Amino acid sequence: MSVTVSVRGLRVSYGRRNALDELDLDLGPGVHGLLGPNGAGKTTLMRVLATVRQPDRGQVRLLGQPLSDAVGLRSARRRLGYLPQSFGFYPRFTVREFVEYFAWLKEMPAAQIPLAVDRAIERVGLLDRADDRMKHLSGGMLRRAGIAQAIVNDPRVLLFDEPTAGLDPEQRMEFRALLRELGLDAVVLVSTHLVEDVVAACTRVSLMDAGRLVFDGLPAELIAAGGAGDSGDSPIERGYAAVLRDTRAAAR
Ligand SMILES: Nc1ncnc2c1ncn2[C@@H]1O[C@H](COP(=O)(O)OP(=O)(O)OP(=O)(O)O)[C@@H](O)[C@H]1O
Repeated sequence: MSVTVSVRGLRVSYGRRNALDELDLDLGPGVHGLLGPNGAGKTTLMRVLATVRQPDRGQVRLLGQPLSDAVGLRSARRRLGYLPQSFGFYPRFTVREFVEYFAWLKEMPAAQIPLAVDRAIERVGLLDRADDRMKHLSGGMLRRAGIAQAIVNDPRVLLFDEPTAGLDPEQRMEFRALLRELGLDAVVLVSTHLVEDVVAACTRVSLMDAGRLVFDGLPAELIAAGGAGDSGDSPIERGYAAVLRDTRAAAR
């Protein structure tokens, strides 16, 4: 695996609580699922990788450059795509203006922007709503507009924080197909509570608990960790439950 994102000894604290603690992670091209219970630290990790939050300790290298220096930071921001769990927008912007605005923030060459914006909007199935104002979109459509801004610059590293929340089943299937396509040459990290997303779209899966990485492997390996006696309605849910149970038992 060629490593494009490398995290070493990462710690992020809020007051006395460590949201991330001594976290190591390597990611290469492909779709990586990020699972974990509420409060595990998934969003915090995404925010660090998206350069929104500075670590309190540890190193992050993105596409070969450390985020701790100004040159690395600027180059990373141009080659990143980030869909936060919730995002702000000007309600009177149209979908096209919203996506254009992000293309501009990511310092894309002006001549490339119109085509790239239309392509991104088309890839999320919103072309027929491109001239609608953001305030007139449904929740699922807003999320799709959010996905369009994340992919507009053809990023090498894509970070999606719960992208499938609010999407209808058909849109979820289409989004998973888009994930698989994006993962052919980019690093795609997707946090989700929907374990079916992982089975359907991910080449690797990481599981976090209490700020630490407790599993990192193939979806089939997480499935194999579960047994008939574990709680869960699907093989991967049973694997998820088994890994958490074993980790917590070992920590006692
Ligand atoms: N701005 C903040 N101020 C204080 N504590 C925070 C803040 N953001 C996150 N935390 C804490 O950090 C820990 C990790 O939170 P984080 O949002 O990263 O978890 P998560 O895995 O994304 O959870 P969820 O599945 O609920 O989205 C939690 O204990 C949370 O309470």
